[in-house]
Amino acid sequence: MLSSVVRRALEKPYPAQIKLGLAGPLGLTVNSYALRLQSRSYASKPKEAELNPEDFPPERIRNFSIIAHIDHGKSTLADRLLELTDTISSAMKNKQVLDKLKVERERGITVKAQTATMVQEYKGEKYLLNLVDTPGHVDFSYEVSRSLAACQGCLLLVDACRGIQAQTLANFHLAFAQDLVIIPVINKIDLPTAEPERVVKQIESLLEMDSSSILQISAKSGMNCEGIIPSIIENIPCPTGNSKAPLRALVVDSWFDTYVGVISLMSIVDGTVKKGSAIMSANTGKRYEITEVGLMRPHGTPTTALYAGQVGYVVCNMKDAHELMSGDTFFDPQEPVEALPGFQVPKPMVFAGLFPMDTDDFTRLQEAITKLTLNDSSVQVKKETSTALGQGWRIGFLGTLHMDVFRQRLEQEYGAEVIITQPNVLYKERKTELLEPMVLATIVSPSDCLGQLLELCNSRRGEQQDLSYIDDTRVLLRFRMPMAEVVTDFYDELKSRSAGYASFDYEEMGYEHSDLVKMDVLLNSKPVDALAVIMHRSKTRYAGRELAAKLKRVIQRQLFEVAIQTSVNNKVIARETVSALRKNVTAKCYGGDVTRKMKLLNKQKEGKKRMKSIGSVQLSQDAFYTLMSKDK
Ligand SMILES: Nc1nc2c(ncn2[C@@H]2O[C@H](COP(=O)(O)OP(=O)(O)OP(=O)(O)O)[C@@H](O)[C@H]2O)c(=O)[nH]1
Repeated sequence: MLSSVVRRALEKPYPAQIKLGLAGPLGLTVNSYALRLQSRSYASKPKEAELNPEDFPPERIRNFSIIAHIDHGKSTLADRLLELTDTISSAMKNKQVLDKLKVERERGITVKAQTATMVQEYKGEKYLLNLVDTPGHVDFSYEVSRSLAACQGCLLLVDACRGIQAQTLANFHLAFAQDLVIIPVINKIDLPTAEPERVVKQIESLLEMDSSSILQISAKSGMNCEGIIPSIIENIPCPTGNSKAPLRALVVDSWFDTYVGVISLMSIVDGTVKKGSAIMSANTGKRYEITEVGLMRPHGTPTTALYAGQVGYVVCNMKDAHELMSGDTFFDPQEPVEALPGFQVPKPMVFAGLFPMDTDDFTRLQEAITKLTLNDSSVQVKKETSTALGQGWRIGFLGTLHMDVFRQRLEQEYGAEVIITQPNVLYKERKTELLEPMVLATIVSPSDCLGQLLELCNSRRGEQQDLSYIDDTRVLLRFRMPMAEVVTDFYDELKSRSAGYASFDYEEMGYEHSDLVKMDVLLNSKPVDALAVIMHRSKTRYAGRELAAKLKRVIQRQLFEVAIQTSVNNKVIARETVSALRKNVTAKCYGGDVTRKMKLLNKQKEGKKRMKSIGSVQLSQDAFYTLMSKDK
């Protein structure tokens, strides 16, 4: 059966795996990362040996996903389903089994899609139910579409208090476009502020769905959750594959294990995969021998084979992570087939410079970034040198939350101290004109803050496309606006102007000519390239003053005067001065207390290590963070 090395890799409770992707230099040996397989420490139903995928022909398989706006309860419902089907023990109740990254648990958001296979008896027959948990935030919609490609249906979860939100609509359209059967589920009906009847009406009018198919549940208390699995079995079609046909397996996701190499999650569209048989990648033409296959229960559990319609993991002696990409098709080398359509590679939308706090840490940080990008294929990395900050990278992210999560993971999982510069978008140059990326922003909000939101969108150079009422208290807005206006602090502003109630989503809408200029920042007449920003001409006066004032607040006084200037086309817009300070940390240590003097000097030296010299001016890491954030 299972080799001891493979068994160790699949049973090791924490952490030995790295999820892999396309970006970044690959083929590395990686040894510290926690992902889905860490959940193998959870107790599962002690009858695994009895589970034989051969017993589940396509008609007794359901592949489904849960989609929703952020925080509407997907992960909680996923856990409840795992419990209802005895896939995990009730001791794990409310432990958010499928949210496994530290950042996910801390922030209470799902960043990576996770998968679990459950078995449930219904009307005397056993069904194999494959659940894919998906992230809800706009920055991670790439993970949502990937997950949906392995499904025939989904549960669309809507919070009974908040109703339909911007990502409910975005995710609904993703599922609809992929022809999936959508089961609407209203969650959190246990809350005193729940208004399920209002949400039923929204679902009817906005999504044009029949109210008789709507389930009303509390994923937290478990109320009415027992009706979900029968509804999945009754309403979601089974996959249509044929186990006897030539193999066609779609790679849905993949991750790296130090012991066994690449592990891929595959949706077996047709045919069968078995230990010992050969498979070939349509993308690289390379051939491999399968050493193990199995199901995620939710930990990796080996099986004898995987058959058409099933979703499971495959280990095949692939040692170089470069060789696999999500969306690739695997087939039997004896029976070549046409590749499946695959997925679109996600395009980074937001770019920022990333530099080590201490230049000696460059190599260590390079390694950390490589490992992290293996786990996140949507990050784009290019080397960049800044005269102010030294050697570093320009990193492309799907959005600012994605950027924040990346930085947090670098710090938490690799102990890296970094400086990330102000995020910006990718401008294009055509002849002498600059073009900027545009988006179509969708906002759902209570109608009493409509005025405030219209003002916000107009101040961000937005152009109104649509304004309609979802019901008597909620409004839907659509604005075309520059992406650059969205990536800064638009989301925070939206939340604060709507007391947290407005939700927001956006999609790309091409490029447009714009009157853009570069605003430089000078410290004692030296330009700080890392702080220079491209912006619309109409914004420079205010932004120049604000940035100079902010810099004045964060630059600690030095032994000489520091002049801060912001300028456009060599014309100064704003100037601030930080006056000089003569600092002697040991001045108060009269007499011969050498140890105390040394202690203070060492403390000062330690503090200096955390400072970045820009010309003769020193900036602390906090100063950079403060510059990036608003209102500090
Ligand atoms: N009262 C109540 N709270 C719930 C219910 N379902 C989920 N919650 C709570 O709502 C919050 C968000 O739940 P999650 O399951 O993390 O939501 P999610 O949709 O997975 O969030 P993302 O993965 O970040 O998109 C948590 O605090 C849950 O405890 C419910 O039925 N009733």
